[in-house]
Amino acid sequence: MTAESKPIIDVQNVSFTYDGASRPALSSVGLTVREGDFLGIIGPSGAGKSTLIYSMNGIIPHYCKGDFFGSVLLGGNDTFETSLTDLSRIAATVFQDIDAQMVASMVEDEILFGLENFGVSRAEIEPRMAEALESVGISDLRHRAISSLSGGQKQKVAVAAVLALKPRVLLLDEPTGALDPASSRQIFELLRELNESCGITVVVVEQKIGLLAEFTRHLAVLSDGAVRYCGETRSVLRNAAELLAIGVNVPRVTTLSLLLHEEGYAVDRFAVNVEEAKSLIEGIVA
Ligand SMILES: Nc1ncnc2c1ncn2[C@@H]1O[C@H](COP(=O)(O)OP(=O)(O)OP(=O)(O)O)[C@@H](O)[C@H]1O
Repeated sequence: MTAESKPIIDVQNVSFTYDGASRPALSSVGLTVREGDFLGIIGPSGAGKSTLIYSMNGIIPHYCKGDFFGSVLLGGNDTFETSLTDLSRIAATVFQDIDAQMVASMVEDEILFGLENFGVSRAEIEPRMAEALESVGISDLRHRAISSLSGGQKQKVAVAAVLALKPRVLLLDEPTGALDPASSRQIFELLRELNESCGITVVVVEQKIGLLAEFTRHLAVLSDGAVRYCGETRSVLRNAAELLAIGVNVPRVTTLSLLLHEEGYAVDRFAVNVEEAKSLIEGIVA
């Protein structure tokens, strides 16, 4: 993504309070996601991460009821004035609870469901289905029952089902929540591939800071319904002490870099992954 890329999601001064709630879930949130970006969202439980995703895809204000202020533009369309159907043609969402999101019992039918709902022609269904399965690397699972799949495989089916709809934006709410480290990494490698090779804008809520540090280009930190930090992932992570204070972990290698810097060692670049920490320490030792 370059600074010149067009905004594809523009959250402008959004506040939202769910019906019946005593305090806002989002307070004056402003955030711009540019076309082609790979943005991570992190924050403690209850910070408003899912609510922000619902504001981006139009579930708020169309489906979740409450007091909504501000505006969100998705692909240039004001979500308040645009139908959920039209919004879902631009941004597809993989929700936190994928079991609840799945509507079919077979992988093939799960993907077919969305395509038919979108009115995709018979002739186009087969190539789209094959392409979506292929791009996620699960062509071999096409005729499997969803109940027989592992957590990681189910996540991939959920991603394939939304990719078949050819969205410009992919929104994911904790896609690795139920996955082991290896499967979690595979999901992020897939997201990187979709972002870099297919140009899909990716916005992902994730708690595993190591994955965010390694894979995302930008990072937004939410706390108490407000955006505390937003910027390039590396520069956001430099605020290690402040992030820890609001309940957000930073990679241990980043904390180590900061400590070395405080101790007076020449640290010109803070490490965000083990490889970078290794070369940093090799540099110091040399
Ligand atoms: N349907 C709802 N009705 C009322 N309050 C809600 C509703 N959904 C969420 N909230 C409240 O809104 C606030 C933000 O919730 P949200 O689910 O967006 O946070 P989150 O950062 O995604 O949390 P988690 O990491 O636990 O999923 C919380 O205080 C939550 O209790």
